[in-house]
Amino acid sequence: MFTKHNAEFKPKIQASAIALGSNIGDSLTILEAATAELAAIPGIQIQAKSSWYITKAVGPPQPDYLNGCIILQVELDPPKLLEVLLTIEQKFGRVRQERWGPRSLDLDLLLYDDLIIDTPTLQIPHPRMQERAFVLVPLAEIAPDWLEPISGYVIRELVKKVDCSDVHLLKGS
Ligand SMILES: Nc1ncnc2c1ncn2[C@@H]1O[C@H](COP(=O)(O)OP(=O)(O)OP(=O)(O)O)[C@@H](O)[C@H]1O
Ligand SMILES: Nc1nc2c(c(=O)[nH]1)N=C(CO)CN2
Repeated sequence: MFTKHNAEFKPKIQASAIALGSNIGDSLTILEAATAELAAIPGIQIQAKSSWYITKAVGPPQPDYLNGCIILQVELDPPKLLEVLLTIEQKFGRVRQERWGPRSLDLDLLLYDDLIIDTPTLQIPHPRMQERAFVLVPLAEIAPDWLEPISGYVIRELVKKVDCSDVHLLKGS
């Protein structure tokens, strides 16, 4: 049997965009701590971090959210990265209740390089990112030229198509 002894496996490093949101508890502390948790995971580096934005909740009536986005350099494949995000959500007390209901931490995998993935448990690009000002405003701050591969538009073009009046910069963030 042929065995390769000298081949060092070097996983490819890819860029991935993540959306963060919180509207229960001390949201600023939760979002900063979740970002630090991600940065501490082997195979993940934070390349860019947006400001935080106070945003009116989309969905059932509930308190305003704090939202932001980060760009990661990852050596993990998309399912593994999603698993990491779900584990961190649980660590910060996320309890899944009603759809689009309030939560202490929501982490969405928005983009992974230029990949399109459509499986029952993972869709990339995130299927609702194009319509969400609370995602597009922070993402446009750090990745205006990233092409959303389904629409064929870059983020700075997508953000112009949505109403951003309910998204306000958290001063000092
Ligand atoms: N790109 C993605 N990012 C995060 N979760 C995803 C993605 N694609 C599919 N999922 C699935 O969605 C589930 C998360 O659903 P969740 O309860 O967070 O939805 P939501 O935040 O209420 O709504 P929305 O998806 O519209 O933000 C995960 O368990 C995961 O399997
Ligand atoms: N403004 C805002 N609204 C939301 C958000 C969010 O992060 N920000 N997340 C939701 C669940 O995915 C539902 N509604």
